[in-house]
Amino acid sequence: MNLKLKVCGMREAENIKAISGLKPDYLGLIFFEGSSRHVSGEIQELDKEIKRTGVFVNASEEDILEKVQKYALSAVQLHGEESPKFCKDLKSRFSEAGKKVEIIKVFSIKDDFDFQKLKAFEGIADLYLFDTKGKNRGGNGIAFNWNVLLDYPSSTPFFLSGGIGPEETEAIKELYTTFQKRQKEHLFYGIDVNSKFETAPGLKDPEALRSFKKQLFK
Ligand SMILES: O=C(O)c1ccccc1N[C@@H]1O[C@H](COP(=O)(O)O)[C@@H](O)[C@H]1O
Repeated sequence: MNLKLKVCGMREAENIKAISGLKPDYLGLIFFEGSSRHVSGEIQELDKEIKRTGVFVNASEEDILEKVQKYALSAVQLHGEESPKFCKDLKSRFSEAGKKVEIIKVFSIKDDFDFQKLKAFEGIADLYLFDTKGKNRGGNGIAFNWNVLLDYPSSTPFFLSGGIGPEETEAIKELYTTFQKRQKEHLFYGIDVNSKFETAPGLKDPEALRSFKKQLFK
């Protein structure tokens, strides 16, 4: 399957080294202070192929720009109520600063989802990420009903996220096959994993991820 892998919520040097060895496409650093996976210190250099992704919740433009510079971010995941205007202005700021930074806009899903909400972000966000609405801003470890994606109406590719763990491989394959049958697999961009691969907040299990990657990714 032609899917990207994003491993989110990393912060410990040794663990980052082990997970980087698996060559995920994206590695997420959470800059939201309310998270048990919050990053504040230095993060070592990564393989240039791995896109460092900063996760923000309603942060200011200045804060995001500062983190993009300090942590050499290639992508930002906006996990709050950031408006289309905010995303557009941020995109302009990146371009003025000569930076190529992907904008991943998150939508949290509970039971159902009104895809009309995406319209205002089309052509602004590079990617969407669908997570489960829960008691925390993210990292709830609960999957939403993926059937809401079956008639995905947008032309912006998305990451599937929210409570994805080792047990979800068959269901992911099934969803991918459905997208393939509808010739829409290019829109199913990737899988984002976090708490279901942890041994403690911020610490991922390299062996579990190795096996997951082997089953699902090229
Ligand atoms: O993980 C967190 O603590 C977190 C806090 C604030 C915003 C986002 C956060 N994590 C993101 O949540 C999703 C789903 O995680 P899970 O698989 O349900 O644990 C993922 O995109 C993380 O980037």
